[in-house]
Formats: sequence, structure tokens, C-alpha cells
Amino acid sequence: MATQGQVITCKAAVAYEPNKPLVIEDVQVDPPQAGEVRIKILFTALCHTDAYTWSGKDPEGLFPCILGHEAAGIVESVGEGVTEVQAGDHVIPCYQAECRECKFCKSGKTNLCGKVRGATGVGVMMNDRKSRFSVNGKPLYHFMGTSTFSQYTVLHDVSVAKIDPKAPLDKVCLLGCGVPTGLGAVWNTAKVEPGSIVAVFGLGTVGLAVAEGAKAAGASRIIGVDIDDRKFERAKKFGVTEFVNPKEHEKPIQQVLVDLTDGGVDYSFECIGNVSVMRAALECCHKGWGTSVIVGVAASGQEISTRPFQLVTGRVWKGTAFGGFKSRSQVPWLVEKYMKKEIKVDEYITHELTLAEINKAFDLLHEGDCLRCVLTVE
Ligand SMILES: NC(=O)c1ccc[n+]([C@@H]2O[C@H](COP(=O)([O-])OP(=O)(O)OC[C@H]3O[C@@H](n4cnc5c(N)ncnc54)[C@H](O)[C@@H]3O)[C@@H](O)[C@H]2O)c1
Ligand SMILES: N[C@@H](CCC(=O)N[C@@H](CSCO)C(=O)NCC(=O)O)C(=O)O
Ligand SMILES: [Zn+2]
Ligand SMILES: [Zn+2]
Repeated sequence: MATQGQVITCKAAVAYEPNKPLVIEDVQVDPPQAGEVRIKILFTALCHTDAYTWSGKDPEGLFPCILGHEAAGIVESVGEGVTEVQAGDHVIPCYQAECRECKFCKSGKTNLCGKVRGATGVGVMMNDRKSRFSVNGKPLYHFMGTSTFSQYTVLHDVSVAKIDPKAPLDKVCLLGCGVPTGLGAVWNTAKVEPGSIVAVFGLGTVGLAVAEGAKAAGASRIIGVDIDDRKFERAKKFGVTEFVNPKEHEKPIQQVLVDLTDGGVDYSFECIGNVSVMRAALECCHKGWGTSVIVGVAASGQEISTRPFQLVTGRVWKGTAFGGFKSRSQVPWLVEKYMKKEIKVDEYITHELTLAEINKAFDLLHEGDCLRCVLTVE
């Protein structure tokens, strides 16, 4: 490889300050060190978590940085000691690592991994606690251990999932975050059983993937809740069977759902990031067993509350990160499921632009009809 061991200069979208338009810059990307992988990113989508961090409300948001965490690419080179991937492999960056060795990975109880989280949360690589990105000699922070809004990025090897080279990278990039999160929230975190009544709050990509997962799990009713009526028609295609717009009801939405379901739903999922809705999602659950899963990411300083009586009387409040999927082991499996047409992916892509148009893509993300916008990065 001509570029192996060299600093690569390439285009990246730099977030210099919260909410200030991203700037396409020529950045320098250092070679991967021990245990690291340098990846040529071919496609990246935008997730609402990128917008959240860009907004300045993420306590882990550091600037200047390179955002992006839902992508696909090809390994350009690997650092010393990297054995599971090599140059030319097709990969999906995984913001949630899987080292298979740490206390978390070995617990069998969680998909969270502790190996590199201390570094990825502060925008650096674990080896030397430094960044591999710079612009005009000044370092740029990494983001979520992925920084995919760049033509090249460097990841810890424990954050790289090797996938079937036949998979279309412009589609399976979505398997880096939103779609697995929704599916896994249902299959891994809630473990929805056939016949269950499910409520999904928020019908964006994550909520629609919850609906898709619930349909596959055999849910008998899937009630979509959104403040935007335009969401319903599309949501039907993902499995939503009924629609409730809280704005059209005087009663609190939890009461509306309890009345609609003879005492409450079996499972609810909050896919918005709104702490008041999180409360409603818990309180619409059936007494004795209803389980509510928090999927949405709420801003710094926001807190959830409810009467403890809600839990005393058997409701369960849970949360999920990346849908509970073990990233390196299960992302390739999700890719195979997509290739066998067992899960949707193309259906979530509503827009396609280029990296140079990233600010327009963020504008689209805030418009009602955009699910995922995939950027061509090359
Ligand atoms: N936990 C994880 O691992 C994980 C992974 C990916 C995304 N997320 C988070 O999930 C959330 C959803 O992501 P998305 O990409 O689907 O977002 P999105 O913005 O596309 O969807 C949110 C939906 O909620 C609706 N909505 C807004 N306020 C509402 C309200 N008060 N009541 C009912 N509906 C309301 C909007 O109309 C929209 O349809 C975000 O907070 C994102 O950061 C979490
Ligand atoms: N830095 C944020 C954390 C936000 C958060 O909860 N992130 C989710 C993924 S969102 C993907 O779109 C997650 O997986 N969290 C687990 C983890 O970060 O280890 C904040 O502090 O608010
Ligand atoms: Zn995401
Ligand atoms: Zn681990």
C-alpha cells in the first residue's frame, strides 16, 4: 500500500464550535498505532446523536472535532498487533466496542465494552491519549471512537466489524447505529414475545426499526406515537398498526394508551430523547409487568422522574445502547440478515448527498420526511 505508514491528507468535515456550520477541510490523518486500524470511509449517514453533540448539549462533546458514527469503508492499513482485519477488508465502524476480554465483555450481561471507552469519551486514542487527526498542525478530537465524517479515520481494532465484501456499503453503513439500535431494543433488551402490545414513541429511524423488530417478534399491536401526523403512513410499512398523536388528545398520552389497551401496553420504547416522554412511556405500561425501554438520548442536565409506585407495582424501566448488540460479533450477522432480505435497510434511506453537502444534510435531518441521509465520502 502506497499510503501505509504515511500521514494521509484528505477531506473531512470539521466541527469547530457547537452549531457553527461544519467546514470541509484538508486534514492530516496519522498512521494507525498498535491495536489501531485506518479506514477509508466510503459512505456515512447522519444520526441524530451527531446533531445532538454538534448542538453543544452532549457533556462528552469536545470541539474542534470530526463527528460521524454510522458508516462503512475499507481498511487502508493496520497497526502492530492487529490480527482480525487487514488492508482491503470491508468494515463497519462500531462506536460501541467489543474487546471480548474486559469485565463487561466477559459478563455475558451487556454489550457495553470497557476497553477503550475511557479514551473514546474524551476524543483521543487509547495508546498515547492523543488524536490521529490534525488540521494545520492543530489536533482535532475524535468522536465516539469513529469520526466518520472524514475520508480516512483511525479506530481501535476492537471497534471494527469485518463484513461480507459483497454487501453494498452505501446501504449497510446504516447498520452502524440507528437500525440495529431499534431492532435490538426489541429483540435483546425488551425481548418482546409474540402477541405483545407495543407502543413506540417517536417514529424516526430508531422508532421505525423498533416497529420492524416488534413486527418480526410477533407483536399483535404496534402503536406509533408521534406529534407529526405525516409519520404514520410511512410507519405502516414498518409494522405500526395504530397511530396516536398526543396533540390531538386532552388527556395525558399515558392515559390515552392505557385506555386504548385495557390497562396498558406490554412494552414501550422511547425513541426521541425527551424526558417527559420517557415518563409517559413508562406510565403507559401495564401494571405488574409492562417494560419501558429508553432509547433516545437526552441532553446534559435532563433527568427522568416518576412516582416510585410505578415500579413498585411491577413496571420495569430499562435503557439500551446499540440495541444490546455485541458489535464486532453481531454487526456481520446483521449484514447477512440484510443480504438475505430478512431486515430492511434501503427503506430507511430517504436522501443521498456528498460529504461536501454535509450542512445541507444536517438541515434535512431536522425536516419531517428525512430518515437517513447517506453521504458519499470519496
Ligand atoms: N441508545 C442508542 O444506542 C441510540 C442509538 C441511536 C440513536 N439514539 C437516539 O434515539 C433518538 C431517536 O433517533 P432518530 O434518529 O430516530 O430521531 P428522529 O428525530 O428521526 O425521530 C424522532 C421522532 O420523534 C418525534 N417526536 C418529537 N417529539 C415528540 C414528542 N414529544 N412526542 C412524540 N413524538 C415526538 C419526531 O416527530 C420524530 O418523528 C435520538 O435521541 C437519538 O440520539 C440512541
Ligand atoms: N455522550 C453522550 C452519550 C450519549 C449516548 O447515550 N450514546 C448512546 C449511543 S447514541 C448513538 O446514536 C450510547 O450507546 N451510549 C453508551 C455509551 O456511550 O457507552 C452523553 O453523555 O449524553
Ligand atoms: Zn447514532
Ligand atoms: Zn470489552
